[in-house]
Amino acid sequence: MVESQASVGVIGAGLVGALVALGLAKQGYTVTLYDRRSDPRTAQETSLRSINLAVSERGFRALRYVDEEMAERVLEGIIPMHGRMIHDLDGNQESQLYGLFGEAINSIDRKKLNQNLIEEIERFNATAKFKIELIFEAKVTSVQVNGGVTINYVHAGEPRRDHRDFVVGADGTYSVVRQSLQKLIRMNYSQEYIDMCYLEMYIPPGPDGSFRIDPNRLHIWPRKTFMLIALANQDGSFTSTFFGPWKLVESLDSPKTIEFFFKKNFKDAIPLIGLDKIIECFTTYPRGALMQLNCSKYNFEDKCIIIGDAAHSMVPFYGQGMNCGFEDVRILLELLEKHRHDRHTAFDAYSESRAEDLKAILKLALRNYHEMSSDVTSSIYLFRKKLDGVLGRLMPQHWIPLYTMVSFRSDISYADAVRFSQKQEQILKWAEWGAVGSILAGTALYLARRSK
Ligand SMILES: NC(=O)C1=CN([C@@H]2O[C@H](COP(=O)(O)OP(=O)(O)OC[C@H]3O[C@@H](n4cnc5c(N)ncnc54)[C@H](OP(=O)(O)O)[C@@H]3O)[C@@H](O)[C@H]2O)C=CC1
Ligand SMILES: Nc1ccccc1C(=O)C[C@H](N)C(=O)O
Repeated sequence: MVESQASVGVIGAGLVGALVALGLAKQGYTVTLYDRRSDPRTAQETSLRSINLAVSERGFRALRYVDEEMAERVLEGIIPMHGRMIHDLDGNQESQLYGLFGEAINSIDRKKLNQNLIEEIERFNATAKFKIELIFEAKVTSVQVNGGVTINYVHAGEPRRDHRDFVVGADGTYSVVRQSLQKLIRMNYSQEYIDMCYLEMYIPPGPDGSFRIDPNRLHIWPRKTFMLIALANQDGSFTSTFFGPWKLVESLDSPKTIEFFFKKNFKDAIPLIGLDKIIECFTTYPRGALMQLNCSKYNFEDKCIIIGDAAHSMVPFYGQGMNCGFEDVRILLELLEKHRHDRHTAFDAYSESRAEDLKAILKLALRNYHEMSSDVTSSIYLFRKKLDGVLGRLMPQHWIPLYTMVSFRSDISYADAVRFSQKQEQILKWAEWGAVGSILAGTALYLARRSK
């Protein structure tokens, strides 16, 4: 618990901002949460660009760290996905499991989870002495460090300023807090758009509200340079997302070309989505860009720190964006506790320890596109995965597949996961060469014997 009631402005009431606001308030800080959007519980907007989230162990652990019961409530209704379901060109489906021991990642709607977290803030406020102040429709324009921090924002058309002891920037990819921080510290910063665009499509439930494909799988139509995926929603529907290079999507500019493209590549998805809807989506829906952004360090003394997408935006292909953002929250809260709320020491320790992990997961996320869109159909990949799985089951203490470390083991950091997996990959390669060598030697011996 904080001894003196230090005040904090959390900028951004997305998933990460809402969770860190709750966590800090529970530690005894006086929290004000600002967001430029209107209250997600009452907002009417239905985004046509929201890729479904897959919550896994790192996300669970952070939610539980803030509050065990809250974690159960906010995650109610998540849909476990035990593996991928690969759809080939002929519409045949093949399941590939994620875990070795029945583990699953879990499909969840971002808007619903965000609403649930804001409701948890209200629940907290109902009994708390120091309530979390929520200010929606507040667009923060800058933060300035002085004795404390001044938060400049526009609310109901009026410029306003609040003073707080410190600020946590959880204001997403285009973070204003990060921009202000860049003027205060020597921040390394990189941002890169990848040549990939995404489009959201909707698979409605069956007539009786049933799922029309297996809800407990993440469906993938892998076509190498482009792919379609689908994740289940609670109401029997699926959110489906098409990923492909910009040029390809721009070339699909008439109903005829779209129909031809879908019939050739995603025959079995047409009856699920509906041809008219597919055409409507490609011709009228907004197209999303994908970029990755990394920076370090993340804090200025004890006054300002950035977390979540504000500090690291990654492409969605590992399903780790939210899990990693939630892990930021847990690590930050743990460090504050460990250093008895000496914020300067805790924030510096956070910046020091987090950079390597974030760099690792950004790279993994990018690499996973190739795995999802292409590798999953390669026999070499499938053979290695089998071998990886056999070793993981035989020696669970010593051999852990990379996917398991990233998605199901929050006690292994992202950077360590990469390090361990590189060693394991090397061993797998030796094993493969060993196997190839034995086959060649056996064949040579056989031929030599026959020719005698
Ligand atoms: N599935 C998807 O399509 C998306 C998924 N996510 C997931 O959520 C995870 C966590 O994201 P998180 O770090 O919480 O970031 P988010 O982008 O989800 O949340 C940031 C919040 O801050 C608001 N904001 C931005 N700038 C300002 C400002 N100047 N003043 C006040 N409010 C501001 C944003 O509004 P606004 O949104 O209007 O900018 C948004 O509500 C991501 O890693 C990703 O996995 C995030 C975004 C999209
Ligand atoms: N949620 C997502 C959204 C978009 C793209 C991928 C995902 C995933 O979760 C992928 C999963 N981790 C996989 O490796 O199959």
